[in-house]
Amino acid sequence: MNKNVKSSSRNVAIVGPYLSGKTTLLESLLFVTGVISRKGNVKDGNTVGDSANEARDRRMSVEISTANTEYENTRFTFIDCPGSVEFAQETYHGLMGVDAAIVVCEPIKERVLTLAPLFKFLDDWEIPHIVFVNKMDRANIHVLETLNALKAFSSRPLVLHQYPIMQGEQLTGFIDMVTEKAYQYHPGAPADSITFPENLKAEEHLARAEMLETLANFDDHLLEELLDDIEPPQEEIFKDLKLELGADLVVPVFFGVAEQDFGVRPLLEALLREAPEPETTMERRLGTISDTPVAQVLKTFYTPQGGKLSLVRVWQGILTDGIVLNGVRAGGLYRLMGQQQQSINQAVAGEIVALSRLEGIKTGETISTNSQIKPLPKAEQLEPVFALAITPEKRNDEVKLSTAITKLLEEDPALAWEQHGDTHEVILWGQGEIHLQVTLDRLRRKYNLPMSTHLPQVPYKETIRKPVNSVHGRYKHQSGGHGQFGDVYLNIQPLPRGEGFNFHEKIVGGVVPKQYIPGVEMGVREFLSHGPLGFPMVDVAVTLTNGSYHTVDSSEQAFKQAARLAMQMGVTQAQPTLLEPILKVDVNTPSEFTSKVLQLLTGRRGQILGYEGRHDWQGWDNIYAYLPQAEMQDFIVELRSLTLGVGSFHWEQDHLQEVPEKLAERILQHISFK
Ligand SMILES: Nc1nc2c(ncn2[C@@H]2O[C@H](COP(=O)(O)OP(=O)(O)OP(=O)(O)O)[C@@H](O)[C@H]2O)c(=O)[nH]1
Repeated sequence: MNKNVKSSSRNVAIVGPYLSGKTTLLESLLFVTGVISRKGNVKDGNTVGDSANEARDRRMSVEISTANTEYENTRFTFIDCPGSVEFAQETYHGLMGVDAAIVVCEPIKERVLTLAPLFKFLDDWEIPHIVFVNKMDRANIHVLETLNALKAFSSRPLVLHQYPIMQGEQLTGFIDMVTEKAYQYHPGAPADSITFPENLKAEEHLARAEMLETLANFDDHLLEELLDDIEPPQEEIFKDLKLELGADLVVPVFFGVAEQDFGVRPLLEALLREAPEPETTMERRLGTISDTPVAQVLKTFYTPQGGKLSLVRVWQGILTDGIVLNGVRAGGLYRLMGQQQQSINQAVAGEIVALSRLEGIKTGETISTNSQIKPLPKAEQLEPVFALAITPEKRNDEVKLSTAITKLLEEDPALAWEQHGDTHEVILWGQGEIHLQVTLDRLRRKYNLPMSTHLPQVPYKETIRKPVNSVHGRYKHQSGGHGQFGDVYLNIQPLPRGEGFNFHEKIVGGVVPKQYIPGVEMGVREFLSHGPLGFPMVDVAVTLTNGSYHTVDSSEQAFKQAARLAMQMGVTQAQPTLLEPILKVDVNTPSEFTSKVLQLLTGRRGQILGYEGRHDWQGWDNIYAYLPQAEMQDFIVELRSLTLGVGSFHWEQDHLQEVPEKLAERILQHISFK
């Protein structure tokens, strides 16, 4: 065993759908292990997790938070992850650093689908995980129904590790499926051993046989025993559970009531006994291990005082106070407990700790003392799907804004921003309405930057439908001194979509001298930047065919004016028309919602290009379509509400398309009205 590895530790992420009880479970785990003496609760806003103001206000997790505790001489580091899909990026980055995850869910059949994207992520990354069915104080479905509902969304087999003992809808105890011992829960105290409930014998027996058969699929020795009707020794079953969980081959299932601490001690026992040690994960991720310090950033925070903190998983070697990683000297080394920091001198491989002042180092990055080290894979970057245009409430704050946004983006890689080239708006992009509201709260609270928001303008363009030739533009100005004279004839022609703009000249005999031609092009370009409907013009070809000049009064400036005049006249005759940006979207949805999503798309003027079942995700479809950007604004909101929150989409700019006439009229009226 490597002496630099903290083997008596477990790093566990607490994940699961929105409001399933993750923060409450963390609070209970900390209480049961004695690290906190009084339990907080989410309603009162005094839990260790969700400590940021933005989380307390909304009674939901909006970023990951970390807590440490000890149980049976083993250090447990828990990462409480947000459940809302709008904060999924946080969860994905956090999951990169753990050895196992607890998937917290509710015993509600209709909500089980919301676990599907998480199960897919865990399965794709082969992260060992167990399921904790929480809120078993209001379980109105049978345990096997819950289990079957869960099975439909997991590509790994689920095995019952416990059989719950219920009194009506309330969990009162459990049978351990390995030892077949029964226990009764008591509020505020560990569970008591009780006699095996006779009425559950038959059900438990069947469920146990199923568990053993599942384990035997990965263990020939166990399979032989089962075939020969030999009762396998308990140590062998525990060993299989550990091996098969550690290799992400099976998913053990537990039950509990986090609010009453029911099921929390057995969960800890199981993590202690069966969750993989840090070394197991390190070997799986890195292959060979050396002493060179290597860590990966799971999260970046800026403290209220403005200091940068990077939460890292140490994968190899020892991190010490002041260590230089990727060329940057760390300021200090800490263990985190919610928002509290405890200073430490060193952290060994297998620990999750925070380093301060790692300037320039981003979430997901691999950091090391050796610059040649191969970067560890990092969680995929989610594309932003929802946008708001923002303006500082106080004019002078514009300069401060870009510094603050840069920091926010470091803390939250699921955000993006741009200053739009056409509309000049500052646009904040994120994963949904709540995500952006949380970001705006942070701007206001942390950076004292209150913002006003509006829906981003659609970057319409204009073009022409019809060619017009020999449009005459003459600029003649006499005001004392020497005058201004420019005189041009232009051909203005539409180009195919996507061709942009081109300018040619066919001047014969120097009727427009060479030195004035750039002025003509400049005049044309200036005019096109703001067409007659008020938007930039594209897909237009302009040719200078003829003109005349004056030896004294002509200048580049005068030819520019002449070209503008010609364009003004010509474009009005060329049937100017409005173009809108069209996106190519790829919508990802459970197949049961495909027809609804198709309707949603066509109802938003979408053009369906096709759809197909996903080969990498059974029961899910990809729908491909063209969607006008004007219809994308709250598309994600509607898509999520149609699909229990699990639908998502990728998009890219594809082409410009003429806006249907009636709609164009409405848009133009609206714009001139504004
Ligand atoms: N009845 C019941 N309610 C519970 C239980 N555990 C948590 N809750 C309640 O469920 C709600 C959500 O709990 P949280 O712990 O905030 O859930 P969460 O999963 O951390 O929420 P997000 O991280 O925002 O997704 C709160 O009102 C809790 O009091 C439980 O075992 N039984």
